[in-house]
Amino acid sequence: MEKKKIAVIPGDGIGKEVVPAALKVLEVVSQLNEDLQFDFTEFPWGSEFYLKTGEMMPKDGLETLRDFDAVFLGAVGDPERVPDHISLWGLLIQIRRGFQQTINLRPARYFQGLDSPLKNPNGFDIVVVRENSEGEYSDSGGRIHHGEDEIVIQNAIFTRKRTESVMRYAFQLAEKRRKSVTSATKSNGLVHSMPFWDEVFAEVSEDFTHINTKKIHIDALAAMFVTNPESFDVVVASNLFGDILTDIGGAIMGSIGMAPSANINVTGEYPSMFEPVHGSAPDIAGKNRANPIGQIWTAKMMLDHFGKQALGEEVLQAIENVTKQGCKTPDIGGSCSTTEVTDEICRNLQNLI
Ligand SMILES: NC(=O)C1=CN([C@@H]2O[C@H](COP(=O)(O)OP(=O)(O)OC[C@H]3O[C@@H](n4cnc5c(N)ncnc54)[C@H](O)[C@@H]3O)[C@@H](O)[C@H]2O)C=CC1
Ligand SMILES: CC(=O)C(=O)O
Ligand SMILES: [K+]
Ligand SMILES: [Mn+2]
Repeated sequence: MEKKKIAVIPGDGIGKEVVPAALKVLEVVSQLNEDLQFDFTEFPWGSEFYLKTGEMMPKDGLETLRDFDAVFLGAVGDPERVPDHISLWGLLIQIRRGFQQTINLRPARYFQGLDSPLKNPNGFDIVVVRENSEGEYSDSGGRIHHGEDEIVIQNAIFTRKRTESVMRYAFQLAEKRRKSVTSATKSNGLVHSMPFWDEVFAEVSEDFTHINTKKIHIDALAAMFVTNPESFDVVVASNLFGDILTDIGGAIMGSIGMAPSANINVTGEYPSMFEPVHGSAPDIAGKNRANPIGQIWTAKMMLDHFGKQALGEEVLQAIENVTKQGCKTPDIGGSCSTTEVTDEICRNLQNLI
């Protein structure tokens, strides 16, 4: 029997609703599979915690999390009460960086029963591999002077090591899929970082001559996610470009509430972290109307990470059965609540396994 120790951080807003939903699904998975058990430990970290203590998580937070097999997170952000750069950098980005979760995997695929806003969704199936530790998200820079003399510098940092690593990861993933990698670039506008990005992409692709490659400027690529998403398999992108593309990935599935993600520590030295793409959605928090599918699919990615791909497939099948049968939250055109959708997915899973 395997027991996985999971650190659970619901965080803020709808994180507190969709995380319990996904844990319910994982409970069903473990009830039906006695050889896989979970030991969940919940941490009340986030904006509420910040307002009480002045910190998003305790100083020794990373040490506490280090012994777990994975971190399962909802979302952070309470923009009315805590500035977003504090909430994000005080928790999420600290974990991503402290645990060297250098790769962020974000799939987007067509589901039966979803009203994609696309006229012709045509069964797209994309994985965006996002660099997750540097790039445009950097604290290098600063502000000096005031008033009309004020100067602001925000540097983007690209290291050869991390750039090469995210690209290799993308190519290796493409080998197991449809053997195509598209690189998101912008070497016509960003004259240092993106020509470098293109060079590394060309170098790495030489080790994978059996994989088809394309490089597309991010503006055109963003448009193509809308006009023909079925033309993409694996897409590799810098931190910011990947962030933007994957909200579009969510949108073409019908809602960002569908979209999952995995922050991977490639070496296994630290735990990886699993969280949906969406944020805390303050506009709908506390109303039992948040779509739990992004978080439940995120749990599926955690099962994959534990080597339980077959179980993960069952979870995905249960999700699709439920969307097909029409039990959906309002963001994807239904009238079911968070808890109703979750219970339906659990019921379906019980019949599948
Ligand atoms: N990784 C994280 O924890 C992230 C945190 N944030 C934070 O979340 C807060 C809100 O940010 P926003 O830019 O509004 O992004 P958001 O993703 O929270 O919400 C954008 C829109 O999508 C909707 N939405 C999001 N998730 C949904 C779900 N599961 N079901 C139904 N509808 C859903 C929201 O209602 C809203 O209209 C901010 O504090 C921001 O910094 C934003 C993005 C990622
Ligand atoms: C912060 C953010 O928007 C993301 O990780 O997707
Ligand atoms: K999130
Ligand atoms: Mn984002």
